[in-house]
Amino acid sequence: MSLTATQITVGYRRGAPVLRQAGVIVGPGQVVGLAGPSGCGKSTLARVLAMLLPAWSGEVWVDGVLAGGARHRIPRQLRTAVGVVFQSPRRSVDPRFTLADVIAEPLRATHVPSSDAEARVRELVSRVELTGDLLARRPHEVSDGQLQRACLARALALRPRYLVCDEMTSMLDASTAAALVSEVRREVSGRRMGVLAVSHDRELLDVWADDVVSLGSE
Ligand SMILES: Nc1ncnc2c1ncn2[C@@H]1O[C@H](COP(=O)(O)OP(=O)(O)OP(=O)(O)O)[C@@H](O)[C@H]1O
Repeated sequence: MSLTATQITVGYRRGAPVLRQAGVIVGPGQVVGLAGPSGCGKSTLARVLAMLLPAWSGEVWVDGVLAGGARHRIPRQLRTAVGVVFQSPRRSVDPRFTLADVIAEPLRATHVPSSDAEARVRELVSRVELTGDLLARRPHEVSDGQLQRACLARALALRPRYLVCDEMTSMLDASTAAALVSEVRREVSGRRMGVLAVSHDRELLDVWADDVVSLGSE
């Protein structure tokens, strides 16, 4: 069982790959840090693992199932097995949504009955320590830290087996960062979620990750 990328070659312009034959393996209950110099392709590999960017060659496997092709062609069950949180919460949400809508979105998209979805949203909100009064607000009415808490709640809504955190805490103050890392840790120890944590903050990775893979030095 693992979230595995093998021999990934991918880029954004034909003939100019950003990654050549790159790979990473994240096991259940494991936090793997992905480090490396700016521009080496950490976010690119994270997007491939989250099945948001199809590789030119190489393979992504989720617990032994090959995820092939473009995202919309990958079965939903496989896609929802991997959650993702990005660096900028503002760029990852629809500005017209309330925070409650943001968190409930994956539940609605997968047709979870509304009473179950409401209960799940309440549970997630308390886990990421958002207060109820914030739920009716839209992204421009809350802080980056509050919005990132909602983005983490959204990413955890469907209980993903793996979570890709791409610089999840780098825009946040220390206490919000610690709260989010601690919630992710709870999911790791509680139900053995596996995590790929991309960060340029080596100190954070040394504390948080079981293993750190350095992309630039491969
Ligand atoms: N959407 C895109 N279109 C074109 N080029 C891109 C795109 N995203 C990233 N790149 C390029 O791909 C390379 C790798 O970028 P990537 O964001 O994966 O690196 P990174 O290691 O995460 O960097 P950082 O630590 O600075 O966030 C860079 O040269 C970048 O300019």
